[in-house]
Amino acid sequence: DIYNNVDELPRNLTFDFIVIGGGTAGNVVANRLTENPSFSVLVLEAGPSPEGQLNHTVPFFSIFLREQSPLDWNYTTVPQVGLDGSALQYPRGRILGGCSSMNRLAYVRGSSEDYDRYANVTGDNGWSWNEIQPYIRKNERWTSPTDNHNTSGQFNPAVHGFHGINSVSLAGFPSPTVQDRVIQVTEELSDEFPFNLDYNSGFQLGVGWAQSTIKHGKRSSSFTSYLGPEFVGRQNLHILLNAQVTRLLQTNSDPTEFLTVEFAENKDAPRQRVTATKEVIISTGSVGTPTLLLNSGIGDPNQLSRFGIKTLINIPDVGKNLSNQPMLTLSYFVNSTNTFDDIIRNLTLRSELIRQWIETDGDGPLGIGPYGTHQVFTRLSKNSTALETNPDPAAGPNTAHIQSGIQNGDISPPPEGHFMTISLSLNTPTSRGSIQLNTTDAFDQPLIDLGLLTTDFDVLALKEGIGIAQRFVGARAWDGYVLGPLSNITASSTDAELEAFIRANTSPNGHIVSTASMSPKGAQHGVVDPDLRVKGIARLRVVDASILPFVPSANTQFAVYMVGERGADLIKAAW
Ligand SMILES: Cc1cc2nc3c(=O)[nH]c(=O)nc-3n(C[C@H](O)[C@H](O)[C@H](O)COP(=O)(O)OP(=O)(O)OC[C@H]3O[C@@H](n4cnc5c(N)ncnc54)[C@H](O)[C@@H]3O)c2cc1C
Repeated sequence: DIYNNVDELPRNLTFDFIVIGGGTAGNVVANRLTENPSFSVLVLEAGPSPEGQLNHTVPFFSIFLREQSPLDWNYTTVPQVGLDGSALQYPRGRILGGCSSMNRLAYVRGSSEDYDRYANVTGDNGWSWNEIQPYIRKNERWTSPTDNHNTSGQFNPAVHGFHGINSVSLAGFPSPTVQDRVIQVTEELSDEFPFNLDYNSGFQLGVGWAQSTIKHGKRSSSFTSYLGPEFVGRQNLHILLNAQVTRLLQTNSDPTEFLTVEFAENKDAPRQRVTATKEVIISTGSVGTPTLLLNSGIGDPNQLSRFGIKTLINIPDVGKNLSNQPMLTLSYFVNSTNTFDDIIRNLTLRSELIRQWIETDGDGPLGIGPYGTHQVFTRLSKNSTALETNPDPAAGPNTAHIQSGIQNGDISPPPEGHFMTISLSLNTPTSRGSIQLNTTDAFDQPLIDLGLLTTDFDVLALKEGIGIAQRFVGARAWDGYVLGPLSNITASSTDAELEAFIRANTSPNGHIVSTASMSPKGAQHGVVDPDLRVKGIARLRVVDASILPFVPSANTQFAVYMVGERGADLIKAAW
């Protein structure tokens, strides 16, 4: 059952497992644990349900989910020294499904080397690409695109799952002018931009057709899939909404047991308590997880003592090593009106398309994600200054440094003109940031320092990324279509101009990881062991994006679903 407030939660229930955070990973864990009818599970989620929220259902409207909203945590970062001191808005879903209910839907796994590196740095081969294959299949349900077009030559069925839970599909509303020209680029500039039938095969380099977590023109999230109608009625699954966990409490006198969870509906509401009999699983995401651990006295004594919090478990790395990918969007004027710019600018057109989307149950241009039709994965060139002067941070020689989404429009278009946009992400950043407490009130925001562009490598790599984008749009394939850049970046820009442009225009991806990182069992660094148990605490695990020691060369939802699936298996095996 789903309960909206604590008064609805039956008092006579006991719970084997408490999952804190009904987000991307949390709902996977809740679903998989309740497959066993003898396990009872309580999920505590700070936010409400996305049921009936159009912006959270219509894929194209994900572009509007960066705005402040009661369904968002509405974070603001600390001033970013690498971005000329700007403090940035940093959206995260405060809603059932978490960020999977509000992200941009791109389904990108990364390279096999990303996962083999997780195995190497944790000493647990279970995180390697080969070993996670069953979890890919359990998660993924490959789905036809909305328009049912012939998809042969657009993906490789051999590397996909067809019987999992979360839908993945190709874009169902084609934009042929752009698509055809992208394919021409792969032929014309095949050395740098070769066609890749499926960038989710483990070998990601090249240009491939975009895959998204969309089911028949609607968002597929951990809420719509793992808590779908066939699961949510399970007698042993209980989900309490509007319940923000404020801290974990030691159970009885055993200092290594934190089975009691304190929560409240809002800052002023009375604190409630509930105790698990087997385990507590923290799935509150890369910002929420370190915040909750620190508020519970689990962290760096130096930091905790500043707030008068007694250190119960000394784990210095809680909230440290934060990694996030910086992103730049480059827009180009195009000689066409067949772009999505007008959907954003013209309310009459938008209303007409909403009507079409409702009447056809998901058809039309609103049923695709804004990332459009193709993704491009590129390594920095062999004579790259960034690589000559720094160690290569990629997980291996087949892992992309730069990911470029080719969009048939600008998501914040100026009042006039039509555009093609390249959203350029540095997938292998070396800058690291942190999450720290700001006050002792769990309802106050923590200090979020994304550390963006604080290393030379990251700035040099983005400069070279701009070069990659310029070469892509410079192909003859775009003759007569791309008219020129919207920004003042041109082939003749100086290094100093490029750097100033980058620092003024970079924004963070939502792909924050590593704030409760995995490390080998017994290691002094890191926060959780490879079986996701918090170091030194027997019955407390973290299962979410925060445990990934490096960001994969990808958007992160796939990796998080995989962590949820494997995490649930590890818990089931233990009990
Ligand atoms: C704007 C945006 C766009 C993105 N686009 C993409 C994309 O296109 N493709 C992609 O692959 N990835 C994308 N991502 C990243 C991806 O969605 C996330 O990496 C992933 O969903 C994180 O999953 P999680 O389980 O770690 O955390 P979340 O999904 O954030 O789940 C955490 C849950 O815990 C709840 N919670 C937090 N604190 C508490 C507390 N104290 N008590 C109770 N509940 C709490 C939250 O409300 C939330 O529901 C995007 C992210 C954002 C923000």
